[in-house]
Amino acid sequence: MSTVNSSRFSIATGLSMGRRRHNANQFNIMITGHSLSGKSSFIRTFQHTLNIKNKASKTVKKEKKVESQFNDLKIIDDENSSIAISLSPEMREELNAPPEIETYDFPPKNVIKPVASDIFEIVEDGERINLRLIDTPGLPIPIHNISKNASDFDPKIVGEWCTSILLYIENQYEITLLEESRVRRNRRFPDSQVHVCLYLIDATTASVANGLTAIDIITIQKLAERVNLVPCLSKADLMTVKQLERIKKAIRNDIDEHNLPIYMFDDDEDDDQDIKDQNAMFRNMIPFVLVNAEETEVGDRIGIEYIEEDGKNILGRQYTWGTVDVENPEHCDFCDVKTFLLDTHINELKQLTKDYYYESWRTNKLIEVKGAISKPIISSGLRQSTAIPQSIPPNGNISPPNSNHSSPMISPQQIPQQPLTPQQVAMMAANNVYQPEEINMPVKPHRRTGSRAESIKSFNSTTSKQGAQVIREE
Ligand SMILES: Nc1nc2c(ncn2[C@@H]2O[C@H](COP(=O)(O)OP(=O)(O)OP(=O)(O)O)[C@@H](O)[C@H]2O)c(=O)[nH]1
Repeated sequence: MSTVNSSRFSIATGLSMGRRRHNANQFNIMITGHSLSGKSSFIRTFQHTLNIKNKASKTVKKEKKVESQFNDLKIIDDENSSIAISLSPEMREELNAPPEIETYDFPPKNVIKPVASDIFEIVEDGERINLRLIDTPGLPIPIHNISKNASDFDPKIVGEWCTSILLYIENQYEITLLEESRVRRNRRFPDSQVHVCLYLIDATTASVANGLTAIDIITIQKLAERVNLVPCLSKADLMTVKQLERIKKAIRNDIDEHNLPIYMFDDDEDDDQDIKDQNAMFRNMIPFVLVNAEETEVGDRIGIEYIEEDGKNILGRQYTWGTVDVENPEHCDFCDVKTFLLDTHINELKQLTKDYYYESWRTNKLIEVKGAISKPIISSGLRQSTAIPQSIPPNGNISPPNSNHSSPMISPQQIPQQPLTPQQVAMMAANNVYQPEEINMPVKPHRRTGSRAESIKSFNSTTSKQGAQVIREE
């Protein structure tokens, strides 16, 4: 057991945007998940482990607005955390709750938007990375919704919360799309797309639900359609080794059963054996076990207190029975998460975001717009779609396209094809709407060597670590 001897006190700083070097790798990480699961604490802990170069400003700036056409991006503000008062009607009755907590809002009114940090210029293994961390409002899971049963599920909670997160992610795609459609593109235009999203599942909630709740299942499904999503189990220090083992297994089974499209550390055909082994190791760790460093309030700020142990300052949490060292791989997976984020998988996460998630969003957008403009607008001179029936029979049955009986529908050959004028094409191209060829939906690369089910089942294979996060197949 160690003694608490805080030799160094450090405030998690919001660092000011330094000189942006255009050859540095921009990487944006979003932290999302359960309310009070330790998202902001994770960001502060993570910052403390980085080799940050732009340490020009050490003061926390509150509510600094970053110029953007689309978002109110703000510096992380510690006062901006959401607190979910989640009493079920039965509990309120039982507790004889006073009127002020009798009604509650989902999501909480105080925070409904993700907030992005400034860009940290960091150096990892000699590589310069411009890192942005995005904190998000917590997903409130009321006590009566800690259930696997979808019928217990309140769509209002997920609806508004998901909308706020997805809006942020899609806004970044929109920014890219607009930049791409400029005649003169800015080569230094910063990449603001969310390259990875850590979804924090509170270990206690997961323990009560015996895995994912119905709300988790639906939110993961929704978010993972737009971003590389990595599930993590937070506050793992509150669990015993056996409890952790049980929860991790239950979460893996839920991911498998509901076929949740999370990031799976897939192998590439030409990956060598070392890389395949490394991917398998990360795959087997899902959901990653996280513990954050303990924090202390100093005035109106929240800071991280280092713990002195054996002459070393460590980031961790201290208990009567011992100390959890956040950066000790035998205590939690913090270092492995940092490794795959900033080292081994950074390029793949960025590539997938660009080639699959952004392209899927862009294609959907294109189809939406094409759908809108393919409606008959003869008067404007736009081409009339051949796909839209000109009238629907009174019985509501639309004839199949190849049917021989005489139909009131106009055949494609009968429709005069009015070509678009060059001005119209130019206007649509400027808005990235015009695409002469067929629109093909991007296909998510299936780089995994085995099947999805095999991959997920391989979750249960043993990791080589000892200690709190050791998971063994019974
Ligand atoms: N035991 C334990 N407590 C933690 C850990 N991380 C954070 N906490 C505590 O959990 C509480 C909530 O932490 P936050 O970081 O504010 O959580 P959050 O998810 O950002 O909260 P919201 O944004 O309000 O949803 C605080 O009291 C933290 O000290 C952890 O790893 N273990």
